[in-house]
This record gives sequence, structure tokens and C-alpha cells, in this order.
Amino acid sequence: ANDDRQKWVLQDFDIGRALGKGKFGSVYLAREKKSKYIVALKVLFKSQIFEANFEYQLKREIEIQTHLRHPNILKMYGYFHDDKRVYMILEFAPKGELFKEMKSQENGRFSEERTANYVSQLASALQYCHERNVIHRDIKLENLLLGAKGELKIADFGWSVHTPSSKRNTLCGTLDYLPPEMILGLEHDEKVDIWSLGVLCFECLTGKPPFEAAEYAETYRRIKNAIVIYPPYISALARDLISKLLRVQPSERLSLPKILTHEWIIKHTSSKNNEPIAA
Ligand SMILES: CS(=O)(=O)NCc1cccc(-c2cn3c(Cl)cnc3c(Nc3ccc(N4CCOCC4)cc3)n2)c1
Repeated sequence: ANDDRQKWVLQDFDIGRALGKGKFGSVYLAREKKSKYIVALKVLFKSQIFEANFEYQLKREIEIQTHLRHPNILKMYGYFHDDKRVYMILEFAPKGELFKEMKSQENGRFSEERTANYVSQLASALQYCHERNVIHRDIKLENLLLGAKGELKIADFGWSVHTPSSKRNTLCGTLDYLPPEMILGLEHDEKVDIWSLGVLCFECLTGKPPFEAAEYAETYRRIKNAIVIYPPYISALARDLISKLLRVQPSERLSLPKILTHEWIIKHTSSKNNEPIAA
């Protein structure tokens, strides 16, 4: 049987414009020459990866993402490397970053209906991952892209691991999305993704992450105690769901099946889901 893991080389692609710059490299629009198939090519510099001893995490990201197949998870078709760079061949997300889409809304936030649909798509993607003992650990707005039909695509599995993990990861970047158990360096499991789902839901509804504060120490204190201040325009149902996700105790956080059947989600997810039951 022909091995579908073709050995790709850079010459197989026409490289287009840069889609964006990331921490280790950039993402380019690209087209595979023979099939004319459009992809996103993520280019990472080996020097920077080794400097940050990120190669183990990169291997894991590639291993995990090449094997996941779900409509709300950005596909990785393959990868290759040359002496200086590692290239990841990824599904192109034609509508770009969710973060930019949110900032372009006139009040900088999404409606309850749009947010509920995103939360539902994320929950089904996470259910798929958790069934395969994969936790993402880095669900946040800037890791989410939009497909051709405006559907959510989880990208960047750089922090995903197989459960259970107590990897004391060097916390780079913002604390905003991390649950209490991770900022305390305790053992953590897939319930970390449920916490991040709560953070994401709040951020989509208000334009700001729930624990954002001027001082790092203040953010730390508010995460540790799950102190959430809801703006008045948040509906009672949305508040109910978020309060059941942002729980300090991982075991108290709502399970993914319960999230998918929460009244607020059922109320807002696209009409096809709540057809009138045939009499
Ligand atoms: C750490 S990183 O390097 O991975 N992140 C930096 C970054 C920053 C910005 C974007 C993108 C990006 C990545 N994409 C991937 Cl991967 C697949 N499709 C896209 C993808 N698609 C995309 C599609 C359309 C647009 N347009 C739409 C029209 O308006 C201008 C932007 C942008 C990006 N973008 C990435």
C-alpha cells in the first residue's frame, strides 16, 4: 500500500503571503503544486526551538495533531524539515483569527447566541480529545481560528499532553487562562480544559478575560479564588454556565456532556439542533 505519509519538501509548495507571525516563526498561505491544494505552512526555526528546548513539545504537538480528525480541530496534514527550519502543513482557516473577529465587533464582544455556538463547538472538540486522553491545556482566544463556514478551529497544540500530567511547564505568556491547579503547579487533568472553556466563554461575552487585572499578583489571587465579576448585561443562564465551569475544585467543574446539554447552550445552538419533536 502506498505510504500516505509522503516525504514533503519545500519545493512541493508555492508560498503565498504571510498570514501571521508567531512566537517561533510564521504562518504562510501556500499551495501544493501538483494538487493545487491550499494549505497554511507554519515555519519554525530550529535554532529558536532548541534555545527554548521546545523540541520535545513540538514532537508531541505534531504527533497529537496529525492523528486528530474533528471538524473543529485544525488538521495537520504532515510536516518536514530542512537544516534550519521545521515546516508544519496545516489546514488553511479562511476566516482568520477569532480574536480579530471579536475585536472587529462594534462593542468588542460577541452576542450570547454566537458565543454559545462557539462554546458548543469547542466542547464537542474537547470531548473528542478527552476520549483520546488528550488535554489541550492552552485553549484561549488567540489559538482559535475560523473555517469557511465561520466554524471554530482549535489550532496550536503546542501545550497539549496525554493525561494525567503534572508537567511543571514554564508558564510563559499570560496567566489569564490558567486554572488554579496549574498556577499552583499541582497535578492536573483534562478538567483544565473545562476551566479554560469558562474563561473563553466569559471573554467572548465581555471582550475581556474574567481575571484580568493590572497586577500579576491580583490576577493570581482572583484565579486562585475563582473571583468572577459579571457585567450586568450577562444573562442569568450564561452566568449559571460560567459559574459551573470556573470552579476552583476541578471535580466540581461541569462535564462536557453536561455543558452540551446546558439550558443556555440548547437555547442558542443553531436551530437544526432543536427541531420540534415529531408528534
Ligand atoms: C503562533 S502562529 O504563528 O501560529 N499564529 C500567528 C498567526 C497570526 C495570524 C494569523 C494566523 C493564521 C494561521 N492560520 C492557520 Cl495555522 C491556518 N489558517 C490560518 C490563518 N488564516 C487566515 C485567514 C484569513 C485572514 N484574513 C482574512 C481577511 O482579512 C485579513 C486576514 C488571516 C488569516 N491565519 C496565525
